[in-house]
Amino acid sequence: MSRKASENVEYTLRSLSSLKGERRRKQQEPDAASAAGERSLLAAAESSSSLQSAGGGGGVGDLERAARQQFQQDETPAFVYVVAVFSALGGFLFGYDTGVVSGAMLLLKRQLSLDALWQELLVSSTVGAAAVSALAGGALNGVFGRRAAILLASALFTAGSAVLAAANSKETLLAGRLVVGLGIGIASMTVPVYIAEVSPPNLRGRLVTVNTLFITGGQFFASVVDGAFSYLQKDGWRYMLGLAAIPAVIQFFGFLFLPESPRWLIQKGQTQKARRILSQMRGNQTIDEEYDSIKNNIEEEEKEVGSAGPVICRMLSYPPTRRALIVGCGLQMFQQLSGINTVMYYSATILQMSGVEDDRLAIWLASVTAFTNFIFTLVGVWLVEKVGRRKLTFGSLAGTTIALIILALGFLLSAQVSPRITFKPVAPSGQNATCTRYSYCNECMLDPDCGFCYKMNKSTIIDSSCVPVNKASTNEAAWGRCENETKFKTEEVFWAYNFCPTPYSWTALLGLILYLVFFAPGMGPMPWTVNSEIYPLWARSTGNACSSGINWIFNVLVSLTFLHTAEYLTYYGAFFLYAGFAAVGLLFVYGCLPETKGKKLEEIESLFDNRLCTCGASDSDEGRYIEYIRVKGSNYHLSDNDASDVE
Ligand SMILES: O[C@H]1[C@H](O)[C@@H](O)[C@H](O)[C@@H](O)[C@H]1O
Repeated sequence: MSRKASENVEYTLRSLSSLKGERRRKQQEPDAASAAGERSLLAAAESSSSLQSAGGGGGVGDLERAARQQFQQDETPAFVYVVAVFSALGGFLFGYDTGVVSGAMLLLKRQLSLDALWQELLVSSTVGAAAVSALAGGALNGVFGRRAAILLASALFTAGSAVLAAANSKETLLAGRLVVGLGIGIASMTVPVYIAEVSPPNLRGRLVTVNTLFITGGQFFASVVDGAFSYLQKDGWRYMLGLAAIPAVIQFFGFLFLPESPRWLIQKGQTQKARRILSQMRGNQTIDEEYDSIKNNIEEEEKEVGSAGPVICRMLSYPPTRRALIVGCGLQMFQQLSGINTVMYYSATILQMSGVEDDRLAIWLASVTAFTNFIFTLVGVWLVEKVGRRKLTFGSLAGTTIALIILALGFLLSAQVSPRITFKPVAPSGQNATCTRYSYCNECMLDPDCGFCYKMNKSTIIDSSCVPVNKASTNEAAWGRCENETKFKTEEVFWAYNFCPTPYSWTALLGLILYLVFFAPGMGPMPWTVNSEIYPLWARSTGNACSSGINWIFNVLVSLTFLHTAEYLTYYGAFFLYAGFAAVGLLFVYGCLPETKGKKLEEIESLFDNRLCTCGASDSDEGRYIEYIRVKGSNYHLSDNDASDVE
């Protein structure tokens, strides 16, 4: 018998004996409903075992199937879903606040006459603050608990949004953006941990992935709000930035009534409270096994790793957690190095390149991009418990790499057939004349101060010039034929800012669509999901703080360097570079990411017992589902030896 088969038998026998043990115990405290539930399970198990002996061979499978079927019938109480959705509002706010700023900035820069430095500050300050608070959130989570951290994050979101909506100066705006950023950082590291800790193992991946679904939902909603309020030239930005207060207040009040993570409570010795919450979360399933395994695990961990010194030092000196940390941080780093935020940010330009000329339409089409990201994250929610984290991440990153190559090729082809500049207008006196010196559209496009003005004769570009862009609106030139929309019509000219019209633009559009289709189900959510699972309890908040911090740090790095990278390497060079990063990430995922699907959080540590990057070898462990069988019946028993925190 192969090792795997013998392991399955062992699991099955263990489960059967524990079922019988449960029955004996329950018989002493008669409960008609629960006894009926157990009997049906045992009957199913026993009848399938007799079937098995009659049929001979392969019977372990039948027994397992019967038990698994029963397990799947055990209902997860709606409460777990409510808790997950309220927590994921943190994800929604993360997505909304990072997404809404691009639209708000278009209006803000005009109303407050912001220079490039201030625009940059208002966008990046939030992400920078998120990096800092994500790193600090580990200690906060460890000491005060997940619930307190989520409450703090929603309070910060509310306060920050109120400040932004009422701001009258750029300094106040900066303060508001910093406060919101602090909230995002804390929420981004706490929510996945909290959801993972309250979820049953068979639903954990799905529920944590819902948080990323809410992130992309927030980004989509932000793009719609941006589109809608862009018509309100004066003060539209106040609504855009202030609206986030509504979900933030809902989350804050919701969490006043929602419970702390039972795992954190057990770690802090509040065992009675933890049992009560755990039983609330598990409904008709018995919690004894889960409770004991969490408790034993904490005790073992303390023996093995000790509790002296800062957690990060203990994590680094204990090989399994060190390996988990490398995997967790690596995944977050590769997520950002694959360029998701640049691709999303430049989606409007990519769409314009592909022939969408109207500017408003481009804004709305950018919401189509955000919507695609959202819908395909939903595919991830569906796939995560079916194919598992490892295959999903690998497949997604492989597709993302190919899509990036196509995107880069699109830009490359467009650059190669870049239209010549055939008309060089004389700049009015006192106006910048740098733009008029360029000879090809491609050079003109890479200079942020210039745009391309041209006419069309059937499908040929004629009378093309490179002229300075209007500082207040990139939709038009500072002077000349492309100065305003009326002139566009009378002079029959077109204006291209940030892109060059070419027959190959569809390649970039194809790359963009493929990118989102592949990235969103796997590389978008899995780094968050996997990080919420791979650390033992004592290292969980610190591990997630580090990996989320890495995510935000690389987010800032990639967005801040994109324009410079594009200037030195051109657009296609930048996308080829991201494709290169994604390819390295692919090797990393293949070699180092173990499968955590269906495992109890307490079992996952053992996946990192072996040398790093040998995990690809032990791929899936389907048979181990049987480990989680619960017998229907009564649930919460005050255990005699738990006297720690009777309230
Ligand atoms: O997982 C999320 C998500 O996929 C978002 O679309 C992206 O903007 C974030 O940076 C990322 O962390």
